[in-house]
Amino acid sequence: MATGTQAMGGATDGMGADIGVYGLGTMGSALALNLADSGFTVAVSNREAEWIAPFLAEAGPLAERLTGAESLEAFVAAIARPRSILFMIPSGAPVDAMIAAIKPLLDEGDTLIDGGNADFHDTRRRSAELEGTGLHFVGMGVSGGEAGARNGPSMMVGGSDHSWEQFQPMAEAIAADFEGSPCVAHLGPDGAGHFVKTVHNGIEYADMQMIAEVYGLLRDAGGLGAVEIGNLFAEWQKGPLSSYLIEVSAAALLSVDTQTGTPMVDVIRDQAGQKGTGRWTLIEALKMGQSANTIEAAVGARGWSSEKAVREMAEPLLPEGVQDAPLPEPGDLEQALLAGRIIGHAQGFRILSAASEEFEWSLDMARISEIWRAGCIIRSALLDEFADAFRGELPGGHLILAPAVRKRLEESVPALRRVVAAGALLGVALPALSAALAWYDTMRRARGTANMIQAQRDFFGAHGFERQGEEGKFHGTWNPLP
Ligand SMILES: NC(=O)C1=CN([C@@H]2O[C@H](COP(=O)(O)OP(=O)(O)OC[C@H]3O[C@@H](n4cnc5c(N)ncnc54)[C@H](OP(=O)(O)O)[C@@H]3O)[C@@H](O)[C@H]2O)C=CC1
Ligand SMILES: O=C(CO)[C@H](O)[C@H](O)COP(=O)(O)O
Repeated sequence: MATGTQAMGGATDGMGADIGVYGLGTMGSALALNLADSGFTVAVSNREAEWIAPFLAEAGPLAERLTGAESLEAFVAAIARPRSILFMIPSGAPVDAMIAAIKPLLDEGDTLIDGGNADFHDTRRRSAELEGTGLHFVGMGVSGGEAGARNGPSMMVGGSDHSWEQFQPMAEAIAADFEGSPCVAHLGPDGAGHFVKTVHNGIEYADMQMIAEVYGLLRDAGGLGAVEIGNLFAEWQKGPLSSYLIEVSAAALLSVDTQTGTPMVDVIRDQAGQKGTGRWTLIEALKMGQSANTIEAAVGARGWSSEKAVREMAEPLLPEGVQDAPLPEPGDLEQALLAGRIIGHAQGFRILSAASEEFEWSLDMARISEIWRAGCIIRSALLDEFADAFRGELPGGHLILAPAVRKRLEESVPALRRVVAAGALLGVALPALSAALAWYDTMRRARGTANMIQAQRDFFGAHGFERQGEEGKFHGTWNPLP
């Protein structure tokens, strides 16, 4: 932390800034500029204080509304009371350390906002720790990457009503706008906002994976190049698949590496990074007895991708064993992706429903769909339909049973079947698309196969089972093993 005490810039002289932003990395800088652009005065600070002056210099005319502070004391002093302070720093220990450092400098009624991708358990703990101190803690998920943060992100807020009242005008001013509705909402107390952001990222993982699977099918079984696939994705962007992720994927496929003159994607090593939110989604889902197998497939596939050395060793050793099958038509691939996307979202919303019940958050699924319609990474044409579905007739509360969603599935699942079958025959792995189909086929069948699981459990472990149409626990009359 910087030791200097002087403030740079005079935007807040005498009155104090509307808000403080701590952490001038990718997201913090962009949010601070967005706030200033929206007419708010902003105090800014950063752990390595040498980044503050260049930030202010690059802010151009917006610097008039920005005050740089090299020390934490100067930063806090530059903000009007009751203070709103936004941290945009890595989650985990850095946030705890910052809270500990800033707490003695704050006054009753001040609000700390963690806008990073935090584990919602940490957010609940921090909220509980600050309760009774007069300070407020907000856990806010921010989506949209750097461009979203600068021009209008989607924000998922968890915290007290007091802190929301304080922050709401600023949040609504900087949020993405969908037909006049700001893409930000106060979703519940403590960890609600960060949990919703975590599941947002889980859905993001599944959607990205399914797009990558279709790319793989076209590349490895179809022999298509990046440009051809990019052009196809660009076409799909005009239809029901229209979304930021399809748009980004098309643009990425059509980008050229200046070093080699070849498509960018062809020079990138096939190993995916991950920072944890996809995995957190799964862990929480499993703890609540849920399974989001499209998200599991996506997290697992990133794990498999990191086993590059094993895959290189295996390729010449493990026979392909593939069978001839036609490459699915582009229309089938488009519809398969649509079905997969619907199912990935449906699984995400089921996790949100389970958490809402478990933590008594009363999450509003329609509102969540609405704030995901613009600004965030998973924004897509479908989210408006989902918002309508959640506001309309929804048997059992399940998205896939809403009339409009059922119709979409009826139209798209046959293509998903053909694509998954082709992938299996052609030897191209489609883990998330196959998972989506498996879940759909499981959920649409009233009598499943768990009777067989129960029979095995009772046979070897006397675990007991329930009989159809009868109350109580029973044991089977099992034949002895030969
Ligand atoms: N990038 C993205 O697309 C998105 C990121 N997020 C989340 O936003 C948060 C910030 O991410 P991003 O802006 O991308 O990250 P960057 O790496 O660009 O910036 C990190 C910032 O945090 C500061 N920082 C790092 N370690 C500490 C510490 N121990 N104590 C205090 N400050 C510290 C850095 O200061 P210094 O300059 O001194 O190193 C820098 O200002 C993360 O939680 C991330 O998960 C959320 C949505 C999207
Ligand atoms: O929150 C985000 C987008 O919504 C961030 O970009 C996040 O880093 C994405 O997760 P990962 O790095 O694990 O792919």
